[in-house]
Amino acid sequence: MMIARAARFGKRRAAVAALGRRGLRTTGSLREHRDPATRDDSFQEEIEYVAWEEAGHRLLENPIYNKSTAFDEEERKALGLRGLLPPHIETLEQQLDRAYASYSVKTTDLEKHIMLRQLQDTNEVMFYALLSRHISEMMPIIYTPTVGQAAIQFSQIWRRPRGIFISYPLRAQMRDMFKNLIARGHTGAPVDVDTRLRVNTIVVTDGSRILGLGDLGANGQSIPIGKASLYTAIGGIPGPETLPVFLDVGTDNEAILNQPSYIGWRSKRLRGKEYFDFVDQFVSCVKEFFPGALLQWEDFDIQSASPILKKYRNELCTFNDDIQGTATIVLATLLSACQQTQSPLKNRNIVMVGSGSAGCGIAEMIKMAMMQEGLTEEEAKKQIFMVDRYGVVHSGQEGLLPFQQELAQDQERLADWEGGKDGNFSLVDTIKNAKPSVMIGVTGMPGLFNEEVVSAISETCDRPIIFPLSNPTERAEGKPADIMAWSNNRAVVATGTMFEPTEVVVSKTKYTQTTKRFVHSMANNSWIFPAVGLACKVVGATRVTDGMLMGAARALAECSPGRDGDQDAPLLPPHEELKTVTRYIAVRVCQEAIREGKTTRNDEDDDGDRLLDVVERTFWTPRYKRVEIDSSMWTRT
Ligand SMILES: O=C([O-])CC(=O)C(=O)O
Ligand SMILES: [Mg+2]
Repeated sequence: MMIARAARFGKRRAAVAALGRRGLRTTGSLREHRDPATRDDSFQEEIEYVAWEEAGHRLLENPIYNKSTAFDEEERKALGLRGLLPPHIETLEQQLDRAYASYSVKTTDLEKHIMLRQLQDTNEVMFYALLSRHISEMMPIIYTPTVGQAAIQFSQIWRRPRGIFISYPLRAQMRDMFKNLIARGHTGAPVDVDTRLRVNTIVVTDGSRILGLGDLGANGQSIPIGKASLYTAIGGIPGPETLPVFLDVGTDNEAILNQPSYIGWRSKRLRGKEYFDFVDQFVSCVKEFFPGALLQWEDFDIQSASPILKKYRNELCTFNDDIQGTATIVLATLLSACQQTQSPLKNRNIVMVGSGSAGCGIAEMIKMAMMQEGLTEEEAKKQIFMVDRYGVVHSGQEGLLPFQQELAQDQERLADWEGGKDGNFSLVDTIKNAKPSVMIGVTGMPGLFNEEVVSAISETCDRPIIFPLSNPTERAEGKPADIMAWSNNRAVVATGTMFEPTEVVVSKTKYTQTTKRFVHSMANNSWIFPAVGLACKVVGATRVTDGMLMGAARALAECSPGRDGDQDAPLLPPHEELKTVTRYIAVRVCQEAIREGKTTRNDEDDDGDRLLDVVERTFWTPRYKRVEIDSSMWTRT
C-alpha cells in the first residue's frame, strides 16, 4: 500500500537528492549548496548551506534564516552574531522542547495561536518543526477552529505584517504594491530574495464570508495566513513560496467598522462592476508578477465566489477552496463512508442542506462521482436533494441563482410527495419522502440537525451518513455525540471542525460496562488543498481541473482507515498521516494533470513511482541550514 511505499522512498530521497542537487543553485541574492566533503552515496544526509548577504541583527530579524540560539560558534563569529545571542548553543530539538514548554502553559487557545504566529514571524524553521512534531495538537490552534477566533480579533492581536494587503482606494498603485512585495518579501522581515522567482502558491480572500462567521473585513486575512501555513506544514511548499493576499474592499460588518482598532479600510463593502474590475486588476498583477502560480480563492461570499471561479478557472491555474476544495474532501469522506457501510454512492439518495456555493459545489462533485459509477447526469441529479431555508429546492421557485437552478428538482417529481405546505417541503418532509441515506449540512445554522431530523433519517436506513460540516465549532449543524445518541449509535458522522470522539456504552452489567469510542473525522479541505498545491508545483500545472480534484478525492478515499473492513473506523486517516497521505494524493493529481495535458513540465511520463520520487524531492522539511555570508553580496549598513 502507498504508505509503506512512501516510507521506503523516505530513504531513497537522500540518495536522489545527493545525485540530483549537486553544486550551486542561485536564486536572486540567495545561494544554496551542499558540501562536497560530506557528500557520499550511502544515504547520509548532507550538510546544506545557505549563503546570505546580511549579518548581525538583520539576520536575526529574518524569519527565514534566523536560527536564534542554534547558530553555532563558527557562524556567530562569521556572521557578526557574537553578543547578540546568549552563549548557550542549542539544537533545534532543544529549542522545540523549550518552545513546547512555554506553549503548554498558555491557558487559552487564542493565546496559543498568538504564540505560534509570533514564532512563525521570527523563526519559520522552528515554527514548522514544532508544528510537525505536534501536528494533531496544533492544527486546531493555527487553523480551524481557533483561526476563526483569531479572525474575529485579528485587528486586536495584529503584531507584524504578513502577506499583502491590497486596498481599493490604492488600486491605481497596485503594480507598485507587487513591486514592493518583490523587493521586500512578504513576511514583513527584510527578505530580499527575488520573490518573483519563488512565489508559486497564492491564497486570496476579500473577507466577505469567513468560515461560518460571515463578513469580517480585513480581519479575514487571518485565513489566507492559516491556509498558506498549511501549504508549508502539510504540502511541503516552502514559506517564501506562499503568499497570503487580502483584497480590501470594505466591510458591511458595522460592529467591526466601529472598532477603533480595526486595521482595514473603513468603508461599506464595494460591490458590482467596480468590485469585479478590481478583482480583475488583481488577477492581471498575479499573471504579470507570478506567472504560473496557483491562485486559491478563499472565503468569498455567495455573490462573488461562483462568478469569479467561472471567469478565471479556464484562464489560469486557480480554484476556489470553499467550492471545490470542500467538495473534494466531502466526496472523499463520503466515498470512504460508502465503502464502510458497503453500498456504493450510485445507490444512494442524498440530502444536501444548504444551497450556497459550498453546498452546490459538493452536490456537483457528488453528481460527477455518481456518473463515474455509471449513472447518467439525469439519474444522478434525481438522487440529490438540495434543501435551503425554504425547503427542498425545486424548479418552481423564483430567485434561484444559476448554479442552484442546475441542481433544482423538477417540481413535477414532488407532486406525489406527502406533507409539505403550499408545495414547499421542509427538511423533515424531504427526508420522509426522498428516503436518503446521506445528509450533509453546510448552512452555518447550529442545531439544525436536531432530534426530529436525525430520527427521521435514521428510520430510512440502517447506517445514516451524517456530516454537519459548518465551522467553527459553534456553527456546526449538530454535535456528533447528539447525532450518535439520536440514531441509536448507528450514524456515521464526520464534521467540518474538530470534535471530541463519542464514547458509547455498548454493554452493561450490574458491575461493569463496556464502552466504544467513535472518532469523528474532520472533513476539512486541509486534506486536499496542500496536495493540490504540491502537485501543481511539481508538474507546473496550468489549470486545476475537475479530473484532478476527482483524482484527489478517490486517492484520499483509498487511504481511509476502514478500507480493510472495520465498519466503525474513522472515515479519514489520523492527522499524523497528513503529510504522507498528501504526497500520495499529490501523485494522483500530477497524473491527472499530465493525462489532461495541463502541465508545463513532466508531461510525458505519468509513472507513479517516478512522480512520487519527484514529489518527495520537492517536499520541504523544516531543518536548519548552515548560514554563511557571501561577501560579494554583503553590503554593510
Ligand atoms: O477553513 C476551513 O476550515 C474550511 C474552509 O475553508 C471554510 O470553512 O471556509
Ligand atoms: Mg474557506
